[in-house]
Amino acid sequence: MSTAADSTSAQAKPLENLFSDDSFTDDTDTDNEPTIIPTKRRSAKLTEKAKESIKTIEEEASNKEFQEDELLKIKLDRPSDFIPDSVSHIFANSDFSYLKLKPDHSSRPIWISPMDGKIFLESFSPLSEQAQDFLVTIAEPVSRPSFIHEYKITTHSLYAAVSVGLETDDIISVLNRLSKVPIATSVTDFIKTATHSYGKVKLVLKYNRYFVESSSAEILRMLLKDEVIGKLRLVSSEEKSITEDGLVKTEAPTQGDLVIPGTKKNHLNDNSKGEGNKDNENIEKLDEEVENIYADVIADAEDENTDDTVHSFEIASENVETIKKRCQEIDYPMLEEYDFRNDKRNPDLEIDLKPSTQIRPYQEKSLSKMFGNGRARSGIIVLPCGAGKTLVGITAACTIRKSVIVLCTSSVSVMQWRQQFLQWCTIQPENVAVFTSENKQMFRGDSGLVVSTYSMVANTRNRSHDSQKVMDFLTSREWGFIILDEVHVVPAAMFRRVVTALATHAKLGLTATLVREDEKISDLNFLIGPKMYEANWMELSQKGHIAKVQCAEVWCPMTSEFYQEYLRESARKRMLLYIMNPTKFQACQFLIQYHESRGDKIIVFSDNVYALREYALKLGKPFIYGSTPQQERMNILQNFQYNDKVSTIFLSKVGDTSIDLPEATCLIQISSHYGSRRQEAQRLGRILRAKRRNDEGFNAFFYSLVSKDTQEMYYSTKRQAFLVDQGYAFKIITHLHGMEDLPNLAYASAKERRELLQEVLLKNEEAAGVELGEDADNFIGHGISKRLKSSSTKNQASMAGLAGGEDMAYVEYSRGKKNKEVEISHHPFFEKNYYRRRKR
Ligand SMILES: Nc1ncnc2c1ncn2[C@@H]1O[C@H](COP(=O)(O)OP(=O)(O)OP(=O)(O)O)[C@@H](O)[C@H]1O
Repeated sequence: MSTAADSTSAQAKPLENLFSDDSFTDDTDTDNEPTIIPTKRRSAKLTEKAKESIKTIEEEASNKEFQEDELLKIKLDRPSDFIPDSVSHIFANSDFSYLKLKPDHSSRPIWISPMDGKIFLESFSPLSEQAQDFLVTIAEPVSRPSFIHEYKITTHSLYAAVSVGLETDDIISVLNRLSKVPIATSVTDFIKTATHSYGKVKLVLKYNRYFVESSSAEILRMLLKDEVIGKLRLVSSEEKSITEDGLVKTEAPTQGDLVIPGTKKNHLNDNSKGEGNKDNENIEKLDEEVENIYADVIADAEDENTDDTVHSFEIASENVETIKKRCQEIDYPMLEEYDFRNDKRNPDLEIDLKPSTQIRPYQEKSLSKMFGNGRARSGIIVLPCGAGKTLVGITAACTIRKSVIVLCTSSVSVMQWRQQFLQWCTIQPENVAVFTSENKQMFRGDSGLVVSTYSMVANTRNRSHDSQKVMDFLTSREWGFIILDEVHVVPAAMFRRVVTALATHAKLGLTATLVREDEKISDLNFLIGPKMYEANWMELSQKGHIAKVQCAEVWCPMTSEFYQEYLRESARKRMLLYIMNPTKFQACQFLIQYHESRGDKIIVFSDNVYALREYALKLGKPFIYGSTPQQERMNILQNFQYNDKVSTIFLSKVGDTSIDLPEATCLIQISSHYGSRRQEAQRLGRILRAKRRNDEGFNAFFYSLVSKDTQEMYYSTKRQAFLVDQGYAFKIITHLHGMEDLPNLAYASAKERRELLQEVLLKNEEAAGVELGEDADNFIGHGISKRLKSSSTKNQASMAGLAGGEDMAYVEYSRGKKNKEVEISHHPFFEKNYYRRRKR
């Protein structure tokens, strides 16, 4: 067994002996692109009819104002005195030379494309940290590698910005200060249009009464003129601050003396600047003048807000749903804010963070977005895997201090959440209840915590007596706060059922990968609330909160026998052939041996259960898949953690999420779920929490073994897209040096390879399927009851699945009846996201 010192020195120059320089190529190398079959070129001699139809399609495309990807599509308006120069024709519409660089442009870090609202940020600028804080609030991060980050202003991102308190003018003014050139009018127009009605109206519960609130009295007057809303307003003679038009005028909410537990500072909006003394020193050294470029504008905006007043009118609690629906119909969707400090009806929960619990700066930052005005805003927080989403949820619960319910995707997560609550905060075990198929508990006091799964709460059929009793307990009371874990995988219909069944005031969605292959992630905006914060993976890794990882794709050539069959067989059999490719097996054997000798702990992932068993049995390693009994799973995991002799385990997709193994330092992926970017990121997450992450020179390793010249290469590239956008560079390894010399190398002889091939060919197509287990993918694609019944069945692959979309299938957004009376034309954003979905 190698000692810790050995392994550290071995890691100083990672894998130096293993791969020669030429075997590592950057993934941006075009040679590494998967083979793309060229589409037919448009014939030079088109018929008139064909030309006509192409023209129509092109015209239609250019007229579409709000495209699927929400890119800004606004007419470019060059100044009338714009004089093209000698190279203008080369750039055509992309000649933006009319936007003159500001004299101090070099100290300003961003440039915004007038064409499509893309923002490019110099991440090496001293202002970059502050600029990033601002940009993640108003734009979607597209890609954040080392030097230049790309963001995109979309209608959704602006909706999120407004909901955390930014005003249209603040957004434009801060962008202008950060930008190297004046902001083009196309961009400012877009921002104005998009923020015209979002977030302007809030539904606030305070002193046990519901208020419709807005900073603009004009908007409230307009709402009161509406035939539905006007009639439902409650007029109270007790109100002292009632104005002439019957609106209540009060001071705008502020953070006041609200303190988020676990933070060093009491000031919520003082976004902590880096962790540890070293970072703080660096920040302090920042050139004051440059700092002011940002601080001036932000401070002004905040000061204005503090002096502001808000207007409101009261509505009865039984009319809340009707008014919310009506506001949605007239394009003024209501944001929900919970004034928990003024909620005297719901009893307080005795919960606080333990004095030893200290939250990290990015956790604090995300929570400051949620509680920025002293109330709890509903929305989503996005943090990398292993960055501590659980503690963010727990701290939010400790801030609100009302009854809380947590929903997760599996019963393993339920137990982890319960354990983490008890670990980090002072809640008494008798106030914590779990509701799963095995445990049906309720707390006894007036307030408490319940942890359950989405399926337990959303299930409407075949409830046992006990389960119904707990459900009645859950639905009969008011909850201050609901935490929704892994929000990106739960179908909209299920959210709807959960949200309708439980009366909750504030909703917090947590996720690491706000991506879905079906691009329906934006639905969450309407179901939970906007994205409030998204952390930068690379930044967290540089600061040691998550491990640094070397990612590599290992190309394993197919043996000639396997490739011959591959070309002949059906799609499903092909899959089995590329997974069982003997060269892939050898690469896996070699990497395991190499990393074991360095003192690493290795997890090998395979979605395919047949391959999982074959590989593990042949290599004599323990394995866990859906059918492994709970006791055996625990034994294997404990041995992996504490036994030096168990350095490698094989996991099926049951290990993709919810497995907290900080000992693991190396991952090898031999088969995966087609092109799922989410799965790739979540698997990587298993090693991001590596205990040894802060050891000097430490690197974790993530290998994807891919059979060369097969479909697997295409999926592999697709899977990596999310991580590449987060700044991870995938190296391509074409040859593992020394593999052929490995003693006991499996399938070294042609005879052994032929025997394996025969065995694979004799397997029926079912063996190519991926496993169904208690995990998020299956949670989505298949019925709840089916999932609960079967923890290990084989899945039929579909074409959607082949594209990586199957695990992300989303149930229809709304099946409610269309309101025929309301025939209003809507803002394109709402038309697309709300009305068109409803019509479908
Ligand atoms: N502020 C903190 N101080 C100390 N440890 C922390 C802190 N925040 C998180 N951790 C630790 O980091 C690890 C990862 O946390 P957690 O399981 O919540 O991550 P996650 O973001 O939910 O990951 P995943 O998406 O993979 O489930 C845990 O071991 C947790 O105890």
